Amino acid sequence: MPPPQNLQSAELDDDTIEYSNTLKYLRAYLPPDLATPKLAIICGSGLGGLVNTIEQPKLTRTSKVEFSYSEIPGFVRSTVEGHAGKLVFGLLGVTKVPVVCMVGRFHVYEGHTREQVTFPIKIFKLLGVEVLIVTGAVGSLNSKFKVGDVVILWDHISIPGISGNNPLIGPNQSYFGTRFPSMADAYDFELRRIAFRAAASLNFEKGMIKEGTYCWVAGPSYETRAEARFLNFIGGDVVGMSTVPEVVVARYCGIRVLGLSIVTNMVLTRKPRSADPEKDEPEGIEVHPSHQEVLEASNASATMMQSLVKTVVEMI
Ligand SMILES: O=P(O)(O)O[C@H]1O[C@H](CO)[C@@H](O)[C@H]1O
Ligand code: HPA
Repeated sequence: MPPPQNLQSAELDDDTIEYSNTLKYLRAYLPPDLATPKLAIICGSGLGGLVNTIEQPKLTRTSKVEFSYSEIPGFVRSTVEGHAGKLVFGLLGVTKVPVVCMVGRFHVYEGHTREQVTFPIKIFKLLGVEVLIVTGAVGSLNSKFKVGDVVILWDHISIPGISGNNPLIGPNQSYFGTRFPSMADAYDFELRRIAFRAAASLNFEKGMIKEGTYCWVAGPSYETRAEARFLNFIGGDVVGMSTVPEVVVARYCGIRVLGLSIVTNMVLTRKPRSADPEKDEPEGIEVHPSHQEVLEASNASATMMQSLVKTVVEMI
């Protein structure tokens, strides 16, 4: 069954009944002008400040627009530093676009299932969201990229997905989409073009906006050098532990996607120093990623990401 045109007023069927408690809960509090957001933003590690771009309307005594994940039926907890764990509704930009913002996301390495990680995306679809802007912190496999660059995603490689952990595995929920959705155009061309225009209008330093392919790994350990070489060899420019499951489910649901990643660290692809005394190799520069470094780098780019996202939304 194709998704109904107006999901807001559509009756939930057997495939979607598990989402009804969440919808009822949110709608019980949301003021009418915010109850059908057209755009959703997911804030990645250290990028929670994106929520500050959202304007919140005056509320009545019985309404609210900010929900902790722990209170929302069906949502799991966010356990990672730099992921506050709240869902915020508001208006964005001069045109006052109604948006919903996930301040912090879920990852499979936290022990959440693929369904739990992507549950919010289906809620977004049922609320009426048409465009998803997904942000995140990434390590760069591409030597032409540098820390602080923004990567406009044009494709992805889903390592868990192609090895049996695609988030769409399970009975098809035909209310949302087709059994075999195409991912050939996962990252919307028009939205990518808008992101470039937005960056130009903000006079961002030329060269700090890149295009690239995101490699999704499950984490939580960072890559070995051999893994990093492999990911680069197969076409990956950046690597991260999120984004892709959300994108796959959003595309499945017919939501257009813009993916923006911040390069927070360079990933070492060079082979380790040989311990063979006969080779007597010199010690190279060693870099070891840490979540602290990731958070510091994304915090340093947070203001720039906020203006970029805000300008993109105004241009859509
Ligand atoms: O992708 P986000 O959630 O921004 O965070 C990235 O940073 C964390 C690792 O430092 C991982 O969660 C990785 O995916
Ligand atoms: N690897 C995987 N995920 C990441 C990295 C990384 O180097 N940096 C930020 N998220």
